[in-house]
Amino acid sequence: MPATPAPPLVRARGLRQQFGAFTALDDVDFELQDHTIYGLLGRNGAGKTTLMQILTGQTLPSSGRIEVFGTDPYESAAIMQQMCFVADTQRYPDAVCVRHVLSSAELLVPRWDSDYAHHLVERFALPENRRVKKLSRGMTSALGIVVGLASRAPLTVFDEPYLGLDAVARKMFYDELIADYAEHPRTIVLSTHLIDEVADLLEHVLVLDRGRLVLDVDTDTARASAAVAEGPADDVARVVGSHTVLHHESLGNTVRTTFLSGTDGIDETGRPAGVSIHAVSLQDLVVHLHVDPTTESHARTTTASTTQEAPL
Ligand SMILES: Nc1ncnc2c1ncn2[C@@H]1O[C@H](COP(=O)(O)OP(=O)(O)OP(=O)(O)O)[C@@H](O)[C@H]1O
Repeated sequence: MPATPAPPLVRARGLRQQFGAFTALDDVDFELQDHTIYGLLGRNGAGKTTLMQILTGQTLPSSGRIEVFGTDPYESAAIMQQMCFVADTQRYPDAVCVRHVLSSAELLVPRWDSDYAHHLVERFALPENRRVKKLSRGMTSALGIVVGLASRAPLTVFDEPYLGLDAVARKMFYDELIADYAEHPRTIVLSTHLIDEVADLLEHVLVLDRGRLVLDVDTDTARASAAVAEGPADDVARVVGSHTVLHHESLGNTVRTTFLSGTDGIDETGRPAGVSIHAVSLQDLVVHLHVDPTTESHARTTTASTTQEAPL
């Protein structure tokens, strides 16, 4: 008998969020599995924070259904014990110092690792006795990262966790995240605009575009599903053939076309010598999947083909 697959940690069906007449999330279906790092990607206003607020039980969707650990997360104390949400807008009372945040977490967070928290505080050079409201923007983000990582919550959600963090501190975050995840696997959702910077961390990507989920696929498949062909226009057109074009640009005598190549890759037989084909970066793929309102019909075609031709 084949083993029954484990139920997903999160299952969402037909999620819709209306703000008056505005639709922030539109019929979103997705699942999150245990022990996976997800990237939640999309342009400003795509609906990422709205989705994370529903996922973490802070907001009820206008319609649709979401289950986290098999139950409705909305204002559920039991579910809160199993998750940690690090928001870019986290606020603390005026008198609270860094050390108060750590000591409260020690009391309140079930899997809190105090030694690890202090290790992170040292790495990020956070002054324990300084009031949180006096921390710099980057230090405030670092404190959120400390809380998010040391909580070791089975479902950890980071919403743009590194606003203001410099490149060295961001690298530290990525290194700590991957090392701690290897020792303590859990499900992590990371919303970010720095896609190429985190691409190697992500096992699966969810891309929202104007409230719709346009990509839900493992990262390797996403990367393999599209390619860039560069060279003389006629030759590139021959290579691209009937594949769906995501983006096309002219560079003097040559053109560069990003297209959905399908997971089987490109048949390179007879490829003109002047044409180079290379992999698309995750960031470029996400950028080109964006539905441009000024070219709505083309973009919708792209999105529709995305689900049919390639598992994008
Ligand atoms: N309470 C609200 N009332 C009205 N509109 C809202 C509300 N919350 C969010 N929106 C709108 O819903 C859309 C999605 O917002 P959301 O914050 O989820 O986007 P996002 O993908 O997180 O964006 P960013 O990357 O800029 O943080 C935006 O157009 C936003 O203005």
